[in-house]
Amino acid sequence: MSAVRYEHIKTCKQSGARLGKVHTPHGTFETPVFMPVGTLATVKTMSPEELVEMGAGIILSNTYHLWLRPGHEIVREAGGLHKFMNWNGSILTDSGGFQVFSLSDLRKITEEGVHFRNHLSGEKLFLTPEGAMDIQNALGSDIMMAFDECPPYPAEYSYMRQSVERTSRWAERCLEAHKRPEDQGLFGIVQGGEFEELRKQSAKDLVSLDFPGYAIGGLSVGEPKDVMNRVLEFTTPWLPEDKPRYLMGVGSPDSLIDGAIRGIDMFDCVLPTRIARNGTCMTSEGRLVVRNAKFSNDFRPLDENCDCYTCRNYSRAYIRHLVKTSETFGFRLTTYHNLYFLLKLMERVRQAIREDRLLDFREEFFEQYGFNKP
Ligand SMILES: Nc1cc(N)c2c(=O)[nH][nH]c(=O)c2c1
Ligand SMILES: [Zn+2]
Repeated sequence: MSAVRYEHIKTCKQSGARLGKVHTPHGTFETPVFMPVGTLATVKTMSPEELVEMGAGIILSNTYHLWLRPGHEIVREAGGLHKFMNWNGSILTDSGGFQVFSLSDLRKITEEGVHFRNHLSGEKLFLTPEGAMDIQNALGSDIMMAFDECPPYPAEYSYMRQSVERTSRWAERCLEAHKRPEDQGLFGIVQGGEFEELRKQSAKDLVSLDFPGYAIGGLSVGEPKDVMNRVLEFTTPWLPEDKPRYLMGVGSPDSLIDGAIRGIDMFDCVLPTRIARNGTCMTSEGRLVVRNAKFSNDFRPLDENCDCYTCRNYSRAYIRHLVKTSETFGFRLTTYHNLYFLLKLMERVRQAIREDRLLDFREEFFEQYGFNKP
């Protein structure tokens, strides 16, 4: 019996999007869902109480980063990540593969694992599927990700085929090394780039191993949005309908809606928290760069259609002042608003699915946000 179970509630008659619930040892969250990213065991500048207040049910932490600092054995000794960071909701940890491929240079991929350098110290490191599982076991996340290779975009077909076959073999090794399936769910990661045959092969390989959930990796790595949408369209049909589908690294409003329409249930991205720290906010009428001089005496809230703590209590002028003077409280206010915006967007997406009108909602949202503007 897996620790993670998907409950399908309904499929939107207009779009094919799914409404569901994911049950984990630390609670249940509705899908489609956006997961705030807490790379180093904190969603930067937010307290766990604020995350609960804004409706977050699951967050993501990075295996690679926690392995390096403070070290997974410290977290194990603390009783796991939930206790260490005082977060009682669900936690997903990624495999570490992505950071190894995106952060480190001088890496060498072998069948056994990946040789690379610590991006902070330059020290030589070696990570294997078994090692990635041991780290996530120590972290005690509710959802673990299998160790995979996320090739760069674009990649040659021949390289991508070899990479997919190795990722499938690594996935098998992860399952064998998985110590506590009754406490932690392990998701496989589908790779294959933009090649339909390789995506199908990767999905079939992983589905034959019967994971409790499946991620679609290798996207949001610089490809155009129409390529992402096309890959989703020919990949999701090869994934079981009774398991969650997680699109890794995606978090702009348009991509969340378009991913949900294509059958995706879970999303994560650093975008809302990262842009908040440079004073950029997502609002119902598009992006607002609050540090711009034009907001210096604009006493309206960031978003007049938002009822978050930031928008109920502070003005653009005040937040601009804080951001311009690098006051931490300013970044807390922009982060709170951006996360609230995306979490509320996913609530509206779920409601549109309930009402069988997600395509209509897409049109309305895109129009107001300005995505349709030439
Ligand atoms: N955009 C992406 C973000 C990610 N965190 C990952 C990942 O962790 N593994 N594999 C992936 O392909 C991947 C893609
Ligand atoms: Zn707000």
